[in-house]
Amino acid sequence: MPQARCIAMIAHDQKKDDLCAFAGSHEARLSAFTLVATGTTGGRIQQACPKLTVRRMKSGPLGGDQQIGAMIATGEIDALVFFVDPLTAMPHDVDVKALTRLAIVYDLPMALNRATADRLLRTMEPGE
Ligand SMILES: O=C(CO)COP(=O)(O)O
Repeated sequence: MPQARCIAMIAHDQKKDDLCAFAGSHEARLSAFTLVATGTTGGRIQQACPKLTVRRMKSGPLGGDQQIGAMIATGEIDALVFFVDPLTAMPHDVDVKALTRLAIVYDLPMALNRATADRLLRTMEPGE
């Protein structure tokens, strides 16, 4: 099983409820990892799952996606759970694309929807 320390979690507005439900149903497992999130997503996860500690970066449209992309480039993130909304135009679409691009460049496990995130989390072992 691949070992991981830090999981980044992000959701667009229409997908935040889904991500909170995902976090709630995996709360015990997620508590073994360091969690980082974009600002609003992180706040929502903490409200939904008070036992989880989430490091909150800036909100996505204000640079949070880029901050998390930079953390991928510096090797600080081991997996990305990003519930994207494919039905809404985003002013920061280029940031979203840059983030998912870096996840691909660095061959990071990346789940873009709930079905994949459930399967991904089951395969991940908390590392040192
Ligand atoms: O826009 C986002 C990802 O592209 C998410 O940002 P927030 O978590 O701040 O809403």
